[in-house]
Amino acid sequence: MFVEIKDLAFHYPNQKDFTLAKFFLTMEKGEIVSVLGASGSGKSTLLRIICGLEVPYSGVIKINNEVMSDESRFVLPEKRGIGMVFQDYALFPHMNVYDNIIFGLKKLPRKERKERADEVLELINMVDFKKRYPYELSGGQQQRIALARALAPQPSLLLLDEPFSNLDADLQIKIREELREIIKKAGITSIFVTHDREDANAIADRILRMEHGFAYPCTVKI
Ligand SMILES: Nc1ncnc2c1ncn2[C@@H]1O[C@H](COP(=O)(O)OP(=O)(O)OP(=O)(O)O)[C@@H](O)[C@H]1O
Repeated sequence: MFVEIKDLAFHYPNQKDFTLAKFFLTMEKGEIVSVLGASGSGKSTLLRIICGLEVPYSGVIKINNEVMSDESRFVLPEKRGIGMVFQDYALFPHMNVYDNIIFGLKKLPRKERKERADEVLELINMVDFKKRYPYELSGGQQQRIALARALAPQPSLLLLDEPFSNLDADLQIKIREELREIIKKAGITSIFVTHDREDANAIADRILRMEHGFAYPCTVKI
């Protein structure tokens, strides 16, 4: 298994109840899993734990057979090789598209940086937009650039936190299909959290339903 999350539990210090309890998830390489749950069910918390921004109370997280977190080991977020796409895209407003994309590629030599940026721009079909600033792009285009920026360093795992919440309904439908196509083409294992079952159905290979910190597998798409 490429991703193995076992018996994960977490609670915020100022909360009485556990936000996550006995969370299990295994994923094959290249699989897209959607975690579907109502507001407050713990979806964003789960992603924050997986990428190392929160320390779990207990449980094991392994990616590609490497322990990221267990009772004796905790790998720092920047060492986990995980890409994130947030609700608000979080593009740097003072940088053009190209600079936004190469931001995470500073360790590469200049030539390779440029090649990789061109490659991901090609993947999202936006080669002609590299000189534009985020304010010169539509919501859907910004969303694709955020995705390209997350994919550029070739993460082992991609986490997407409700990336459509700022898009209008028509655009949301179009982007859903595009997003699945881009992620599948890139072959990146991805976890996508959402409260919208249509989003989950359209994008994921498999859906987990999250309720009060517990996750239930759905055997069929819903
Ligand atoms: N920093 C924090 N400190 C304490 N409690 C928190 C903190 N962040 C979130 N919570 C609580 O943990 C629970 C889960 O929050 P989380 O943001 O993970 O839910 P979510 O499913 O992502 O919700 P949404 O869809 O609204 O973003 C909520 O009850 C929330 O109030």
